This record gives sequence, C-alpha cells and structure tokens, in this order.
Amino acid sequence: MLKIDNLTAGYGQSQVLFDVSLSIEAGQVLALMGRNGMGKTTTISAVMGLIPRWGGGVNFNGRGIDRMPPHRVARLGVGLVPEGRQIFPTLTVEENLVATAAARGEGPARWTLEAVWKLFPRLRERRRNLGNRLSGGEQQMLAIGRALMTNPRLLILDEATEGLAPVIRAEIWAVLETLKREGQSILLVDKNLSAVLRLADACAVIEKGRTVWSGTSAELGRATEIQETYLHI
Ligand SMILES: Nc1ncnc2c1ncn2[C@@H]1O[C@H](COP(=O)(O)OP(=O)(O)OP(=O)(O)O)[C@@H](O)[C@H]1O
Repeated sequence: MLKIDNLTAGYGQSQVLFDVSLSIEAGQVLALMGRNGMGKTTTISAVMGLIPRWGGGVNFNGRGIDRMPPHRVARLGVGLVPEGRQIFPTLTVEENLVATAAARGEGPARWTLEAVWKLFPRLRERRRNLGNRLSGGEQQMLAIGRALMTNPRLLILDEATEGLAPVIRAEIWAVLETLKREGQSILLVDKNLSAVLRLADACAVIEKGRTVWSGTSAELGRATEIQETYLHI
C-alpha cells in the first residue's frame, strides 16, 4: 500500500532524512519508532508532501506520490492526524468533522458523522462546542475523527497519545484496536513501546534519519538490544 524507498529530505540546507525505507501492506499497522529528533515527523511530512522530498521514492497503491502536493496525497486516501492535533479552533466539533469529509467513491462511505459519534460518544456530546473549548483528549479524538471523515485508505497518526491522561490514552488505543480489526491500514508514531507492540503488526526503527531496523512487533519485543540501542528502554 505505502512503500518508501531510500527517502531523503530536510529543511532548508539541513538534511534530516538520509535513507528511510519502509513498507506497509493493506490492512497492516506499522509503527515508526525512534528517539526524539530522529526524523519520524519529518518522514510523515515528506510522505504527505508537507515538505519537499529531496530524493528516493514514495509509492502509494502503485502510484508515485513523491512529487504530489499534500491535497493530492490526501485525495488519494492518506489521512493524517498531525502532531499537535491542529484542529480548527473557531469551528465547532461538528464543523471540524464536516470540513474534511470526503467520500472515496466506492459505495457508501464508512465514515460519517454518525459513525464518528459512535466511535467517540464524547464528541457527540460536545458537537456544538468550539475546537478551542475542548480538553486535550477531546481535541485528539476530534483530530482522529476528522482524519477518518476523509475515509482514508491509510491513516497516519503522529504521537496521538502524547500528553494525555492515562484513561484517555487507553481509550485512544482501544479505538485504534477497533480500526485495526476493521482492516484499516495504519502508520503510527508513538513512544509507548508496550502499547505499540500490542497493536502494531510491524515496526521500523529510525536513527538519525536512517532506517536501522525493521521487522515484526514480536521480533522487536524480543530484540532487547535494538530497544536499548535505539529506543533507550
Ligand atoms: N521545521 C523545521 N525546521 C528545521 N529543522 C527541523 C524542523 N522540524 C524538525 N527539524 C529537525 O529535524 C530533526 C528531526 O525532527 P523530527 O521532528 O522529524 O523528529 P522526530 O523523530 O519526530 O522527534 P520527536 O519525537 O521529537 O517529534 C530534528 O533535528 C529537528 O530539530
């Protein structure tokens, strides 16, 4: 579904990604791991086209997307839950969701307002509240709901459980588990190794802008040396 080959990218003159390669099969959950500042968010930004790709290939469902601007990547079916959530502060919860709604043209859309209310009952209760009046957890739920409203083929989540209370984190992990059971393809960045290992099928580890390890979650769970070297656990 998504295949990244030897991707290089950076900001201005400064190169951040030197050689990132990974691939996600349809219906798979892949976790991108690595310590702070190693290039995880930069990888996601380069996939989405939010920053220029310098070299290498990014292929989505058989199409090269490495020259596409973000709106075209999104239209092909890549839904992003960005770091920091970035919801529209002056729109209501419902308006935030409707603003991004998009069908994929393959029969009835899986994700509608009703479906999002069912996944996150809390959002239904808060539907008329402005984005900037929500708690952090509610904002994160809204960011996920908003990405789902695009009916993505691939959902990308950047630190979706960061800075949330444990009970809200648990709710987000449970939602991701539900999405996985439904066959949603997911690429996620998260620092919580044990939760990642429970959810993800496969993991890729990056260090200073290079993929240094990839394998199944079970393999990473056993690879204590990799964990100690690259994840500082
Ligand atoms: N907008 C930017 N301009 C310049 N340099 C940046 C920018 N964003 C990130 N960087 C640099 O790129 C490197 C990789 O950052 P990135 O945010 O991709 O790391 P990360 O692995 O996602 O880490 P974190 O877990 O801290 O989010 C860091 O050295 C960072 O300082």
